Parts: sequence; structure tokens; C-alpha cells
Amino acid sequence: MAALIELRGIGLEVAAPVPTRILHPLALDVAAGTFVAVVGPSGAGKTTLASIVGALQRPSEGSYRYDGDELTGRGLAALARFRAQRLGFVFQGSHLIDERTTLANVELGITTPGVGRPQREATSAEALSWVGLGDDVARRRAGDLSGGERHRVAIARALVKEPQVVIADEPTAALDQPTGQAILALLARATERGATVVVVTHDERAAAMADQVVTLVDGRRT
Ligand SMILES: Nc1ncnc2c1ncn2[C@@H]1O[C@H](COP(=O)(O)OP(=O)(O)OP(=O)(O)O)[C@@H](O)[C@H]1O
Repeated sequence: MAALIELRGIGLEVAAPVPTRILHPLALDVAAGTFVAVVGPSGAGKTTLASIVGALQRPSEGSYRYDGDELTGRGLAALARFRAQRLGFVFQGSHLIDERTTLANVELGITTPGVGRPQREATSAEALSWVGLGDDVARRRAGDLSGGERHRVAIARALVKEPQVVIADEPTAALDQPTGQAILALLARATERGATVVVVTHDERAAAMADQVVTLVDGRRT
């Protein structure tokens, strides 16, 4: 079966302030429904690779085929549509809007236009239940949640539109051991609902849970 994500000779060199090679050309196949851990030392290019996979950054060379379609060469609007329709992101900081409720924060992840409020709320409450958060937390102000709860909300916000791919950059950083383990388990569970999950991590537990481990050192895949 063809891979959902197919990178060939994908690399990144930036021009300013001096020409710098961030990522040497690499190949990567990610099969649909798998859990992929991107590991390696600090500065190895993990976030750069994840941002190329997430169509947040354009590579300077190579081919990126997603579900058989070539993405390189597409305009910014087309890439934004691609991200909105197919991808969900979880960043290291949860990036919640503290003044709004938990439920309202999850609703922000719904990218389909024209979904009425009752439907948005019901879908968001369901996504919160996937990450183990109930009605009481849904009504609370996001600014009053614990760090672990905030991460769960960020994952619910990424999952609410049932994206094909979830990209998570260091989702367990700054969390205690059991909370980090729970967050990884939640991400792994998303594959059971058919999502493909790409996690950038320093966390050895994530690598142990992964179907595929991609190791980067000094911008090269080893
Ligand atoms: N646009 C850019 N311009 C210049 N340098 C960049 C750019 N993007 C990334 N870098 C540099 O490329 C290297 C790889 O960065 P990247 O954030 O991908 O590494 P990482 O493996 O995710 O590191 P960490 O584990 O510390 O988050 C770093 O040295 C970074 O400073």
C-alpha cells in the first residue's frame, strides 16, 4: 500500500543571514494510521521536519506527496486549505485562550464552515471526552486549568475535526512523568480511530510506543 506521506529528497537550506543547511535531503514514508516518533538531539532538525510535514514550512528541494498528490509548488492559500482539511497540530505550549472556556477553545479547532453552534458544542464536548475531560472542565475558564489538563484540551482541539494526521511537537515537555505518559497514550489512541500521528520528542517512551522511529542528527536522517 502506498504511504500517506511520501518525502523524497526533502531538504531545507536557508539563505539568511548566511547560507545554512538545516535539513539534508531525506526520504520518509509514513503509512496511514501509524504512530511515528521523530527523535534526535537538540538542534537536529526535528521541528523543521515536522513543520515541512505539516506544510507550515516549504522545503528548498525535493518532493512531498500526500495521498499521492504533490504538495511542493502549491501556493500559500492551497497549503492553508490542506492544513485546515487534513491536519491537526499540538504544540509544546498548549496555546489556549485563557479567557475563554475549555469548550470554546476546542471549538476553535473546527475548520468546516457553517457548522451551527449546537453541533460545534456537541462535537467539542465529544472530543473532550476522548481525552478524559468532562462537562465540569468544559465549562471552566481555560486559564484555570492545570498543565496536564491544558495539554489534553490542546489535543482535543487538534482531534475535534478528526484530522487525517496529527502533528505534535514535544507534547510531553514540561509535564510530570505520569501526565506525559497519559498524553502519549492519548496520541497513540488517536491511531485507533484511523489518524496518523507524528510526534517530535525527546521522550524515550514515545519512541518505544512508535510504529516507526525517525532519528535525526545534525540535520541528517540516520
Ligand atoms: N529558518 C531558520 N533559519 C535559520 N536557522 C534555522 C531556521 N530554522 C531552524 N534553524 C536552525 O536549525 C537547527 C534545527 O532546528 P530545529 O528546531 O528543527 O531542531 P530540533 O531538533 O527541533 O531542536 P530542539 O530539540 O532543540 O527543539 C537549529 O540549529 C535551528 O536554530
